[in-house]
Parts: sequence; C-alpha cells; structure tokens
Amino acid sequence: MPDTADVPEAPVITSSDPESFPHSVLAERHPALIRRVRDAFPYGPAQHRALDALLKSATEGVIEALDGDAWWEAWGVDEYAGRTWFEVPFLWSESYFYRRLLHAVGHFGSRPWSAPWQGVDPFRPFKLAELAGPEAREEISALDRLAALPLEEQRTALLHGSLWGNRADLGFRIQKDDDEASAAELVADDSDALWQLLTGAGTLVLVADNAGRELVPDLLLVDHLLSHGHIERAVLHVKPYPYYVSDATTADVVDAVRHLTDAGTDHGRRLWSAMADGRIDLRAHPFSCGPLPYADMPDDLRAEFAAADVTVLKGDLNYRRLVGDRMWPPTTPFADVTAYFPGPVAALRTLKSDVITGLAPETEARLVAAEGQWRWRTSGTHALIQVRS
Ligand SMILES: O=P(O)(O)OC[C@H]1O[C@](O)(CO)[C@@H](O)[C@@H]1O
Repeated sequence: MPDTADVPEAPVITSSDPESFPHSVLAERHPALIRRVRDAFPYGPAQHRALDALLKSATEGVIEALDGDAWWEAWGVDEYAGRTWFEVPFLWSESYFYRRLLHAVGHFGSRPWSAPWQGVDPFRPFKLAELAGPEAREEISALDRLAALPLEEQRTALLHGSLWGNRADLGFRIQKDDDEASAAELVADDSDALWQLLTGAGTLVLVADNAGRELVPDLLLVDHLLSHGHIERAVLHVKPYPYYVSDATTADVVDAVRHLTDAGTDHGRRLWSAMADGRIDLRAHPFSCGPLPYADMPDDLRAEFAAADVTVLKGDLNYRRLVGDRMWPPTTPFADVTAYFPGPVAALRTLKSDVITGLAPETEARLVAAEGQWRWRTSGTHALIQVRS
C-alpha cells in the first residue's frame, strides 16, 4: 500500500454514508454514465455483457483484482479486492470505476486482431459535441473582443476563463440540470501570488483537467503567457487514457488546437508552432490516471514538478489529489496540506466535491450560513485560486 505517512491527518472520504455526495456518485452517477456510454456506440454483445457486469459489480458487488495490471497492483487493488466499492476511499473507487469501464468496452484490448475497440475513447462523442456547440463558438468569437482589452485585463480574463472552464465538466453535468448556473463566487483568490510566480518564470507545468471547453481556455492562457514573455516554456500534463468522462488526452489536445486553427485564430497557429518547437511539451504519465493522492507520486513525476518554476493543477479531481481526499476542517491552511509538494504549486478549481481547505474563517461562516455544510461544496457555483509559493 502506498506510503502516506507524511500527510497530515483528517478522515479519508469514503462513499459509505447513503446521504453523502460520494455515495450518490457511485450509486447514481456511475450507472447513468454506463447508460450514456452504452447508448453512444454500436457496441457488440460482449461489451454489453461486460457493461451489465460492471453495473452490477459497481452497485452491489466488490472490488476485483485487475490481472496483469502492474500499476493497479502497486496502487492497492489486491489489498482492496473483496471489499465493496462503497467502503474503500472514494478517490480510489471512482478511479477504479473508470479503469473498469474502459476495460469493459475493450479500450485496453491487447491483441490487435481481436481487439477492434482498442484505443476508442468511449467519451469522445460527448467531447466532440461540446466543441461543436454554440457556447464553444461564442467563446471563439469573444477572442477578438478580448484582444482589444488592455493586457492586464486580457490576462485576468484568460485566467478566469481557464478557472471557470472547469465547470464545463461532463461527468459533473450528468447529475446537474443547470450546468451554467449564474451564481459564481471565488471563495479564495491568491491570483496576485500566482501572477508573481508567473512573471519571468522559466517553466510552467500545467496539469490539465477536462477537454473541450476547459482545455481550450487553458491553451489560450498558455499561449498568452508564452507570447507575452511570462514564461519560456509550458509542460502540459494530460491523461494517458480516457478518464473521469471528459479528462483531456493527447487526442483532445489535438482537437482543441485544431478547433482554434480551424476557426482561423492566431492563437491556434501559435500553439501549433509552440508544440513544434518544444515550448509546449506534452506528458501523459500513468500516475495521472492513478487513484492516489499526489503525496504518493512516483519519483520521476516528483522530479518533473520539482524542476518547474510553478505547477498549476486544474480542476476538482486534481485538487482532491493535491490536498488529499479527506474531510479537512475548511480553514486548514492550504500551505500545510501541500507542504510535501516539490516546488511552488497553484490550484484552479471549481468546487464539485466535499474537500476544501484554505478558507478564511469568515468565508466558511458565510457559506455555511447561506447554504449549510455541504451544498456550496458540490454545486459547481464556487471556485478558488490557491497558491503555495
Ligand atoms: O473534472 P473535475 O473538475 O476534476 O471534476 C471531477 C469531479 O467530478 C466528480 O467525479 C463528481 O462531481 C468528483 O468526484 C470529481 O472530483
């Protein structure tokens, strides 16, 4: 089992409480996702049977070993085998669900002649529909207006575009009717500290989250930082395989850059050449699809983050992995729970799960008075920019 000895203590979140948000993800969101994936492709009988079996296992069954998967063996699958999905850490069981879903649809087939679905992204139809949608078109047409703004306003708009782009997460929207909720509030805003780190920096590591309407503004922010001399180089971490519905893979980066070039924007052309000359470098580390907190990251990934002037982690899941998926008192200092991280680190996240750290006592009191203990944590209507320099 991974070593988490250095991480401060707070209860690890599981899905065992039927009234809790994590329970609803396993009991409602995962079955809904299986239905959507099943309906999105003309899968064959073997895949339908595998999806039926996954549905039963995920809701009524127990964790099963993943034969021959050395990564998942290292990540604890044999230790958890035989326990229900609801009693193991929520972070772990949610990741395990995506690993099992991909296996069920044949994504990992190992013999090419009998594995026609190998490499097919079961979430691709949803990702493509998002990029083709009216909101994505409007965002492209807003780029001309953006270019007319003073530079400081441009960079703030781009940072906020990248931050709130995180709300465009397809997994989250499976359970939400009003994904474009109008209420939007920053519960912590360390953007001044972030701009200090991003001024005259050598290397920015950006750990991406979702494809489509989140990745496009992420890339626009990187383009701005490169073009205006804030940074010399960006290393963009994406997932090695489809994950958490809309998480970005290399194919999604290609689609996002093409989306910008096809629209005839300079941003697209600049991003394309920055990838060609190495100023934007892609990574797809296996640990990016791991079920563990970053405190347990392997040495090569640690060295990569240590070499950066600043690492920016996008999204809710990366936040859970950064601070540990635990029921922290909300005023626990962000700097304490990220002290282990090798180098300056920032989180850009809309709140979509129970975990929260780094709130000012008055902010917590106001949120609880207005919405109780839980709602504001998962509704996607609040966001944060937190930095540990
Ligand atoms: O795409 P994001 O911002 O990482 O959000 C993913 C989040 O969605 C959920 O799967 C459900 O909201 C969370 O458990 C998870 O942290």
